[in-house]
Amino acid sequence: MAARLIDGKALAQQVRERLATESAELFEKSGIRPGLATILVGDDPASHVYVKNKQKACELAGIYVDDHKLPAATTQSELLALIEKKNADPKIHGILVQLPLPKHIDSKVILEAVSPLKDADGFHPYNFGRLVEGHPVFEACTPKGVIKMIESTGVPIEGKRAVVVGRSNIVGKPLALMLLQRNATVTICHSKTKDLPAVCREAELLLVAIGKAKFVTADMVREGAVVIDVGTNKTPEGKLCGDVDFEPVSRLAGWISPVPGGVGPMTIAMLLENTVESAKRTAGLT
Ligand SMILES: Nc1nc2c(c(=O)[nH]1)N[C@@H](CN(C=O)c1ccc(C(=O)N[C@@H](CCC(=O)O)C(=O)O)cc1)CN2
Ligand SMILES: [Mg+2]
Repeated sequence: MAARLIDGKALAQQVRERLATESAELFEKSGIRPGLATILVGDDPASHVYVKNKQKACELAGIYVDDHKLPAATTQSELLALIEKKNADPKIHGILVQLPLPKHIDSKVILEAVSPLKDADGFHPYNFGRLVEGHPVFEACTPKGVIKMIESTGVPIEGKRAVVVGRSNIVGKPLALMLLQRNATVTICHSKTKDLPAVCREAELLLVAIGKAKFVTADMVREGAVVIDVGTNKTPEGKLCGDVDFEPVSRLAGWISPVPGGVGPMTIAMLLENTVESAKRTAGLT
């Protein structure tokens, strides 16, 4: 039987509608409107599209946007000075520094300069550490969205064999920790994993964030598995495609997320959710 589709776009829309209601209620109760500072350095066309989409989503959800577009030649000190200003600005509850940054800027230094109390992307080592110890505050948006997508299927995470393919700091590692926190038995695979297809075939939950087009083929998937595809690759023809070979895998899996229309829209919805939650904490409402 063909897999059921996990429609990230529709799920993200539901989240955004809920957040619009929550921001309106927050404003009514406390006079606080959630605020997100967006910082984009340079001319990367994809980054401009992502930031524009995030800003539009914020506006529809009643989140104030403080937009900063800086030239590619911006120095690290100039960027740090802007972040310091936003850290101190009471109208701002979340700070987004769009990645990638230009090569002359050290992303690690920049992400650590964002106040952990305004870290809407969940990239600060403090927030990563909170996740490691099992008491997360801000959680990274992409893995947080993946968890909501699994939950939307109704398949319980507890007790499941979960395999995460990819070990990046912003997706694979935090996702593995979020699954562990929900009592899955978690394996992380990477480029040095021996017999990776065999490990993937054990997965009841298969979460793929390796950054290689159509890397996961049908022979790597257990029948009935929940398969979530975090990849955003371009085919030689310039078409967007995920890390999973969608058609053949969808004939075998129980649930599958598409690209586009899967994890991407949920990443944006989770950024909004983190910003609204941060504003609520400021208002003493959580
Ligand atoms: N500061 C951050 N930088 C980056 C992040 C991030 O979470 N925080 N993630 C990616 C880019 N990204 C968000 O910034 C992102 C990428 C893709 C999508 C998305 O919705 N994609 C659509 C397809 C869009 C298309 O047609 O090209 C989809 O999957 O349906 C949202 C957000 C790196 N940088
Ligand atoms: Mg992302």
